[in-house]
Amino acid sequence: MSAIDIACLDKSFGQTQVLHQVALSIGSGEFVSVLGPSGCGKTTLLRCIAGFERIDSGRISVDGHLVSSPDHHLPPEQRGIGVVFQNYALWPHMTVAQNVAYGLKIAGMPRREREARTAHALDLVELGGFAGRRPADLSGGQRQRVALARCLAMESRIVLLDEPLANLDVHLRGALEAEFANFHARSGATMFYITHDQAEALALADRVAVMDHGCIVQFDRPDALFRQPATETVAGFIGEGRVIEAEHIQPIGNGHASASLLGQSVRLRCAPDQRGQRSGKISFHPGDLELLAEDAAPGFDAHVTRATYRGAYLRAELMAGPSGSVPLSLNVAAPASLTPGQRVRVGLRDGWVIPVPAARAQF
Ligand SMILES: Nc1ncnc2c1ncn2[C@@H]1O[C@H](COP(=O)(O)OP(=O)(O)OP(=O)(O)O)[C@@H](O)[C@H]1O
Repeated sequence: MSAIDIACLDKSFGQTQVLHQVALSIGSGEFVSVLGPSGCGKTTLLRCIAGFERIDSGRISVDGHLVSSPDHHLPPEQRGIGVVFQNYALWPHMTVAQNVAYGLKIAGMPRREREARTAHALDLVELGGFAGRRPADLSGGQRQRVALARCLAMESRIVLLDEPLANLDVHLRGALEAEFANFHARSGATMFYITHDQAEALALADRVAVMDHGCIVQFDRPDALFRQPATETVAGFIGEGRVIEAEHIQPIGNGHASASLLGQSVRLRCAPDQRGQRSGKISFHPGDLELLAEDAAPGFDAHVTRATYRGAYLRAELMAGPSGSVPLSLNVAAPASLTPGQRVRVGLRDGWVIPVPAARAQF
Protein backbone atom coordinates (compact mmCIF):
# COMPACT_ATOMS: atom_id res chain seq x y z
CA MET A 1 0.00 0.00 0.00
CA SER A 2 1.19 3.54 -0.72
CA ALA A 3 2.10 5.68 2.30
CA ILE A 4 1.08 8.82 0.41
CA ASP A 5 -1.18 8.79 -2.61
CA ILE A 6 -1.93 12.02 -4.44
CA ALA A 7 -4.26 12.25 -7.44
CA CYS A 8 -5.33 15.16 -9.67
CA LEU A 9 -4.33 17.75 -7.05
CA ASP A 10 -4.94 21.43 -7.91
CA LYS A 11 -4.22 24.32 -5.55
CA SER A 12 -4.61 28.05 -6.15
CA PHE A 13 -3.98 31.11 -4.03
CA GLY A 14 -6.53 33.68 -5.23
CA GLN A 15 -6.27 33.85 -9.02
CA THR A 16 -2.88 32.12 -9.09
CA GLN A 17 -2.84 28.38 -9.63
CA VAL A 18 0.23 27.02 -7.85
CA LEU A 19 -0.26 23.23 -8.24
CA HIS A 20 -1.56 21.64 -11.46
CA GLN A 21 -2.89 18.10 -11.54
CA VAL A 22 -0.21 16.74 -9.21
CA ALA A 23 -0.21 12.94 -9.03
CA LEU A 24 2.27 10.97 -6.91
CA SER A 25 2.24 7.58 -5.29
CA ILE A 26 4.90 7.13 -2.59
CA GLY A 27 5.60 3.66 -1.20
CA SER A 28 5.80 2.88 2.51
CA GLY A 29 9.38 3.44 3.73
CA GLU A 30 10.40 5.17 0.52
CA PHE A 31 12.71 8.21 0.56
CA VAL A 32 11.37 10.69 -2.00
CA SER A 33 13.01 14.03 -2.76
CA VAL A 34 11.14 16.86 -4.39
CA LEU A 35 13.41 18.98 -6.52
CA GLY A 36 12.61 22.13 -8.44
CA PRO A 37 13.42 25.80 -8.90
CA SER A 38 12.34 28.43 -6.41
CA GLY A 39 8.63 29.17 -6.55
CA CYS A 40 7.65 25.98 -8.42
CA GLY A 41 5.29 24.88 -5.61
CA LYS A 42 7.36 22.44 -3.50
CA THR A 43 6.44 23.90 -0.10
CA THR A 44 2.80 24.27 -1.10
CA LEU A 45 2.69 20.57 -1.99
CA LEU A 46 4.24 19.67 1.38
CA ARG A 47 1.76 21.92 3.21
CA CYS A 48 -1.15 20.23 1.40
CA ILE A 49 0.10 16.78 2.45
CA ALA A 50 0.66 17.92 6.06
CA GLY A 51 -2.85 19.42 6.14
CA PHE A 52 -1.79 23.07 6.56
CA GLU A 53 -3.52 23.93 3.26
CA ARG A 54 -6.88 22.85 1.89
CA ILE A 55 -6.94 21.61 -1.70
CA ASP A 56 -9.16 22.81 -4.58
CA SER A 57 -9.54 19.51 -6.41
CA GLY A 58 -8.18 15.97 -6.37
CA ARG A 59 -7.43 13.91 -3.28
CA ILE A 60 -4.63 12.96 -0.88
CA SER A 61 -4.64 9.65 0.99
CA VAL A 62 -2.26 8.62 3.78
CA ASP A 63 -1.88 4.88 4.46
CA GLY A 64 -5.00 4.28 2.41
CA HIS A 65 -7.16 6.79 4.31
CA LEU A 66 -8.49 9.89 2.59
CA VAL A 67 -7.09 12.98 4.36
CA SER A 68 -7.76 15.76 1.80
CA SER A 69 -10.34 16.37 -0.90
CA PRO A 70 -12.34 19.51 -1.71
CA ASP A 71 -15.05 18.47 0.78
CA HIS A 72 -12.96 16.58 3.34
CA HIS A 73 -10.02 17.91 5.36
CA LEU A 74 -8.42 16.00 8.23
CA PRO A 75 -6.60 18.44 10.56
CA PRO A 76 -2.77 18.22 10.58
CA GLU A 77 -2.57 16.79 14.13
CA GLN A 78 -4.75 13.83 13.14
CA ARG A 79 -2.69 12.79 10.11
CA GLY A 80 0.17 11.08 12.00
CA ILE A 81 2.70 13.01 9.92
CA GLY A 82 5.86 14.64 11.30
CA VAL A 83 7.17 17.84 9.74
CA VAL A 84 10.72 19.21 9.94
CA PHE A 85 11.00 22.83 8.86
CA GLN A 86 13.95 24.78 7.52
CA ASN A 87 14.07 26.90 10.70
CA TYR A 88 13.63 23.81 12.98
CA ALA A 89 10.66 25.42 14.82
CA LEU A 90 12.03 24.63 18.31
CA TRP A 91 10.74 26.35 21.47
CA PRO A 92 13.65 28.52 22.68
CA HIS A 93 12.58 28.50 26.35
CA MET A 94 12.39 24.69 26.58
CA THR A 95 15.27 22.24 26.93
CA VAL A 96 16.06 19.77 24.18
CA ALA A 97 14.18 17.00 26.02
CA GLN A 98 11.15 19.25 26.66
CA ASN A 99 11.05 20.17 22.97
CA VAL A 100 11.11 16.52 21.94
CA ALA A 101 8.51 15.53 24.56
CA TYR A 102 6.13 18.42 24.00
CA GLY A 103 3.94 16.73 21.38
CA LEU A 104 3.66 13.61 23.59
CA LYS A 105 2.61 15.74 26.57
CA ILE A 106 -0.07 17.47 24.53
CA ALA A 107 -1.27 14.03 23.41
CA GLY A 108 -1.71 13.14 27.12
CA MET A 109 1.00 10.48 27.39
CA PRO A 110 1.95 9.60 31.02
CA ARG A 111 5.26 11.08 32.22
CA ARG A 112 7.31 7.86 32.51
CA GLU A 113 6.43 6.67 29.01
CA ARG A 114 7.03 10.17 27.67
CA GLU A 115 10.49 10.34 29.23
CA ALA A 116 11.44 6.89 27.94
CA ARG A 117 10.34 7.71 24.40
CA THR A 118 12.15 11.04 24.49
CA ALA A 119 15.39 9.47 25.72
CA HIS A 120 15.19 6.79 23.03
CA ALA A 121 14.56 9.34 20.28
CA LEU A 122 17.49 11.49 21.44
CA ASP A 123 19.74 8.43 21.49
CA LEU A 124 18.75 7.61 17.92
CA VAL A 125 19.92 11.03 16.71
CA GLU A 126 22.98 10.77 18.98
CA LEU A 127 21.99 13.66 21.24
CA GLY A 128 21.54 11.62 24.42
CA GLY A 129 23.97 13.86 26.30
CA PHE A 130 22.25 17.10 25.27
CA ALA A 131 18.81 16.58 26.85
CA GLY A 132 19.18 19.45 29.35
CA ARG A 133 20.51 22.07 26.92
CA ARG A 134 18.47 24.84 25.35
CA PRO A 135 18.31 25.23 21.54
CA ALA A 136 20.40 28.43 21.70
CA ASP A 137 23.32 26.36 23.03
CA LEU A 138 23.30 23.93 20.09
CA SER A 139 24.82 24.10 16.60
CA GLY A 140 22.53 24.35 13.58
CA GLY A 141 23.06 20.67 12.82
CA GLN A 142 22.25 19.64 16.39
CA ARG A 143 19.04 21.72 16.31
CA GLN A 144 18.05 19.95 13.13
CA ARG A 145 18.59 16.60 14.86
CA VAL A 146 16.35 17.72 17.76
CA ALA A 147 13.62 18.43 15.18
CA LEU A 148 14.15 14.92 13.78
CA ALA A 149 14.03 13.40 17.29
CA ARG A 150 10.69 15.12 17.82
CA CYS A 151 9.30 13.28 14.76
CA LEU A 152 10.79 10.03 16.00
CA ALA A 153 9.30 10.43 19.49
CA MET A 154 5.86 10.96 17.97
CA GLU A 155 6.53 7.72 16.08
CA SER A 156 5.66 9.44 12.83
CA ARG A 157 5.77 6.85 10.10
CA ILE A 158 5.78 9.68 7.56
CA VAL A 159 8.18 12.60 7.86
CA LEU A 160 7.98 15.66 5.62
CA LEU A 161 11.12 17.80 5.50
CA ASP A 162 11.15 21.29 3.99
CA GLU A 163 14.71 22.18 2.93
CA PRO A 164 16.09 21.01 6.28
CA LEU A 165 19.71 21.80 5.37
CA ALA A 166 19.16 25.16 3.69
CA ASN A 167 20.47 27.25 6.60
CA LEU A 168 23.62 25.24 7.21
CA ASP A 169 27.15 25.60 5.86
CA VAL A 170 28.47 23.23 3.19
CA HIS A 171 30.53 21.13 5.63
CA LEU A 172 27.60 20.53 7.96
CA ARG A 173 25.27 19.80 5.06
CA GLY A 174 27.50 16.88 4.05
CA ALA A 175 27.52 15.46 7.59
CA LEU A 176 23.76 15.83 8.00
CA GLU A 177 23.07 14.28 4.61
CA ALA A 178 24.60 11.09 6.04
CA GLU A 179 22.53 11.65 9.21
CA PHE A 180 19.28 11.71 7.22
CA ALA A 181 20.26 8.54 5.37
CA ASN A 182 20.95 6.82 8.75
CA PHE A 183 17.74 8.12 10.23
CA HIS A 184 15.82 6.71 7.28
CA ALA A 185 17.56 3.32 7.51
CA ARG A 186 16.98 3.05 11.30
CA SER A 187 13.41 4.32 11.44
CA GLY A 188 12.07 2.85 8.18
CA ALA A 189 9.89 5.99 7.96
CA THR A 190 8.56 7.31 4.67
CA MET A 191 10.48 10.50 3.91
CA PHE A 192 9.29 13.36 1.70
CA TYR A 193 12.24 15.69 1.40
CA ILE A 194 12.09 19.07 -0.32
CA THR A 195 15.23 20.65 -1.63
CA HIS A 196 16.46 22.77 -4.48
CA ASP A 197 19.90 21.20 -4.22
CA GLN A 198 20.06 18.47 -6.86
CA ALA A 199 23.19 16.82 -5.41
CA GLU A 200 21.34 16.38 -2.11
CA ALA A 201 18.23 15.03 -3.86
CA LEU A 202 20.15 12.57 -6.03
CA ALA A 203 22.33 11.37 -3.13
CA LEU A 204 19.53 10.71 -0.65
CA ALA A 205 16.42 9.66 -2.50
CA ASP A 206 15.09 6.34 -3.76
CA ARG A 207 13.08 8.43 -6.23
CA VAL A 208 13.05 12.12 -7.08
CA ALA A 209 10.00 14.12 -8.15
CA VAL A 210 11.09 17.05 -10.33
CA MET A 211 8.66 19.97 -10.24
CA ASP A 212 8.33 22.85 -12.65
CA HIS A 213 5.64 25.56 -12.57
CA GLY A 214 3.41 23.54 -10.24
CA CYS A 215 3.59 20.29 -12.24
CA ILE A 216 5.52 17.08 -11.60
CA VAL A 217 7.54 16.72 -14.79
CA GLN A 218 9.28 13.46 -13.88
CA PHE A 219 9.18 11.05 -10.92
CA ASP A 220 11.98 8.56 -11.22
CA ARG A 221 15.13 6.99 -9.78
CA PRO A 222 18.14 9.36 -9.62
CA ASP A 223 20.04 7.47 -12.33
CA ALA A 224 16.99 7.53 -14.63
CA LEU A 225 16.66 11.31 -14.19
CA PHE A 226 20.31 11.68 -15.09
CA ARG A 227 20.40 9.29 -18.05
CA GLN A 228 16.83 9.38 -19.37
CA PRO A 229 15.35 12.82 -18.65
CA ALA A 230 11.71 13.02 -19.73
CA THR A 231 11.72 16.70 -20.67
CA GLU A 232 14.09 19.48 -21.66
CA THR A 233 13.57 21.06 -18.24
CA VAL A 234 14.71 17.94 -16.40
CA ALA A 235 17.60 17.44 -18.81
CA GLY A 236 18.83 20.99 -18.28
CA PHE A 237 18.26 20.91 -14.52
CA ILE A 238 20.09 17.68 -13.63
CA GLY A 239 23.87 17.32 -13.72
CA GLU A 240 24.61 20.40 -15.84
CA GLY A 241 22.78 18.75 -18.73
CA ARG A 242 23.03 20.33 -22.16
CA VAL A 243 20.12 20.18 -24.60
CA ILE A 244 20.69 20.69 -28.32
CA GLU A 245 18.81 20.09 -31.54
CA ALA A 246 19.48 16.99 -33.65
CA GLU A 247 18.07 16.04 -37.07
CA HIS A 248 16.99 12.84 -38.82
CA ILE A 249 16.43 10.86 -35.61
CA GLN A 250 15.87 7.24 -36.58
CA PRO A 251 15.42 4.31 -34.15
CA ILE A 252 17.86 1.46 -34.88
CA GLY A 253 16.62 -1.01 -32.22
CA ASN A 254 17.75 -1.99 -28.71
CA GLY A 255 16.92 1.43 -27.31
CA HIS A 256 19.22 3.28 -29.68
CA ALA A 257 18.78 5.75 -32.53
CA SER A 258 20.96 7.32 -35.18
CA ALA A 259 20.82 11.08 -35.68
CA SER A 260 22.60 13.95 -37.28
CA LEU A 261 24.16 16.25 -34.70
CA LEU A 262 26.12 19.37 -35.66
CA GLY A 263 26.50 17.88 -39.15
CA GLN A 264 27.88 14.55 -37.86
CA SER A 265 26.20 11.16 -37.67
CA VAL A 266 25.92 9.98 -34.04
CA ARG A 267 24.43 7.02 -32.12
CA LEU A 268 22.22 7.92 -29.17
CA ARG A 269 20.11 6.16 -26.53
CA CYS A 270 16.34 6.57 -26.85
CA ALA A 271 13.03 5.36 -25.36
CA PRO A 272 11.87 1.92 -26.59
CA ASP A 273 8.87 3.53 -28.32
CA GLN A 274 10.90 6.29 -30.00
CA ARG A 275 9.70 6.98 -33.52
CA GLY A 276 11.51 8.49 -36.47
CA GLN A 277 11.61 12.30 -36.21
CA ARG A 278 12.81 14.90 -38.65
CA SER A 279 14.26 16.85 -35.73
CA GLY A 280 14.23 16.69 -31.94
CA LYS A 281 16.11 17.56 -28.76
CA ILE A 282 18.92 15.49 -27.36
CA SER A 283 20.67 15.81 -24.02
CA PHE A 284 24.05 14.92 -22.59
CA HIS A 285 26.40 15.95 -19.76
CA PRO A 286 29.91 17.44 -19.76
CA GLY A 287 31.31 13.98 -18.94
CA ASP A 288 29.79 12.58 -22.16
CA LEU A 289 32.09 14.66 -24.37
CA GLU A 290 35.74 13.84 -25.04
CA LEU A 291 38.67 15.50 -26.76
CA LEU A 292 39.74 13.72 -29.96
CA ALA A 293 42.72 13.83 -32.28
CA GLU A 294 42.64 16.76 -34.71
CA ASP A 295 40.88 15.09 -37.68
CA ALA A 296 39.16 12.15 -35.93
CA ALA A 297 35.78 11.13 -37.31
CA PRO A 298 33.05 11.30 -36.24
CA GLY A 299 33.68 14.46 -34.27
CA PHE A 300 32.88 18.17 -34.06
CA ASP A 301 35.14 21.13 -34.49
CA ALA A 302 34.91 23.64 -31.68
CA HIS A 303 36.88 26.44 -30.12
CA VAL A 304 37.58 27.01 -26.44
CA THR A 305 36.02 30.15 -24.95
CA ARG A 306 37.00 29.55 -21.33
CA ALA A 307 38.94 27.00 -19.30
CA THR A 308 38.73 26.76 -15.51
CA TYR A 309 40.70 24.64 -13.07
CA ARG A 310 38.40 22.41 -10.97
CA GLY A 311 40.93 20.32 -9.07
CA ALA A 312 40.70 16.80 -10.52
CA TYR A 313 39.69 18.10 -13.93
CA LEU A 314 39.68 21.11 -16.20
CA ARG A 315 36.31 22.50 -17.30
CA ALA A 316 36.32 23.87 -20.83
CA GLU A 317 33.50 25.97 -22.26
CA LEU A 318 33.35 25.54 -26.03
CA MET A 319 31.51 26.86 -29.06
CA ALA A 320 30.77 24.27 -31.74
CA GLY A 321 28.65 23.81 -34.86
CA PRO A 322 28.95 25.12 -38.42
CA SER A 323 28.65 28.75 -37.33
CA GLY A 324 30.47 28.22 -34.00
CA SER A 325 27.40 29.21 -32.00
CA VAL A 326 26.43 26.03 -30.10
CA PRO A 327 27.74 26.18 -26.50
CA LEU A 328 29.13 22.95 -25.02
CA SER A 329 30.95 22.09 -21.78
CA LEU A 330 33.63 19.47 -21.49
CA ASN A 331 35.62 18.02 -18.57
CA VAL A 332 39.24 17.08 -19.24
CA ALA A 333 41.18 15.05 -16.67
CA ALA A 334 43.98 17.07 -15.04
CA PRO A 335 46.75 17.79 -15.76
CA ALA A 336 45.63 19.37 -19.03
CA SER A 337 46.05 22.65 -20.76
CA LEU A 338 43.43 24.39 -22.87
CA THR A 339 43.47 28.06 -23.69
CA PRO A 340 40.74 30.41 -24.94
CA GLY A 341 40.70 30.56 -28.75
CA GLN A 342 42.28 27.09 -29.12
CA ARG A 343 40.62 24.88 -31.75
CA VAL A 344 39.72 21.35 -30.64
CA ARG A 345 38.02 18.24 -32.01
CA VAL A 346 35.30 16.82 -29.77
CA GLY A 347 33.43 13.50 -29.74
CA LEU A 348 30.12 12.56 -28.11
CA ARG A 349 30.37 9.29 -26.12
CA ASP A 350 26.76 9.16 -24.94
CA GLY A 351 23.54 11.10 -25.44
CA TRP A 352 19.79 10.68 -25.00
CA VAL A 353 16.89 11.56 -27.30
CA ILE A 354 14.36 13.48 -25.18
CA PRO A 355 10.98 11.83 -25.80
CA VAL A 356 8.26 13.89 -27.45
CA PRO A 357 5.43 14.67 -24.97
CA ALA A 358 3.13 11.87 -26.19
CA ALA A 359 5.70 9.28 -25.15
CA ARG A 360 6.07 10.65 -21.59
CA ALA A 361 5.21 8.38 -18.70
CA GLN A 362 2.35 9.07 -16.26
CA PHE A 363 3.17 8.77 -12.56
N1 LIG B 1 -0.16 31.67 1.22
C1 LIG B 1 0.12 32.07 -0.03
N2 LIG B 1 -0.61 33.05 -0.63
C2 LIG B 1 -0.34 33.44 -1.90
N3 LIG B 1 0.64 32.90 -2.67
C3 LIG B 1 1.39 31.93 -2.12
C4 LIG B 1 1.19 31.46 -0.79
N4 LIG B 1 2.08 30.47 -0.53
C5 LIG B 1 2.82 30.33 -1.66
N5 LIG B 1 2.41 31.20 -2.62
C6 LIG B 1 2.95 31.33 -3.99
O1 LIG B 1 2.93 30.05 -4.56
C7 LIG B 1 4.08 29.84 -5.38
C8 LIG B 1 4.80 28.59 -4.95
O2 LIG B 1 5.36 28.81 -3.66
P1 LIG B 1 6.12 27.66 -2.87
O3 LIG B 1 6.59 28.25 -1.57
O4 LIG B 1 5.26 26.47 -2.80
O5 LIG B 1 7.35 27.39 -3.83
P2 LIG B 1 8.73 26.60 -3.55
O6 LIG B 1 8.97 25.76 -4.74
O7 LIG B 1 8.66 25.91 -2.23
O8 LIG B 1 9.77 27.78 -3.48
P3 LIG B 1 11.15 27.95 -2.64
O9 LIG B 1 12.09 26.88 -3.16
O10 LIG B 1 11.61 29.32 -2.98
O11 LIG B 1 10.81 27.75 -1.18
C9 LIG B 1 4.91 31.10 -5.27
O12 LIG B 1 4.64 31.92 -6.38
C10 LIG B 1 4.42 31.74 -3.98
O13 LIG B 1 4.56 33.13 -4.04
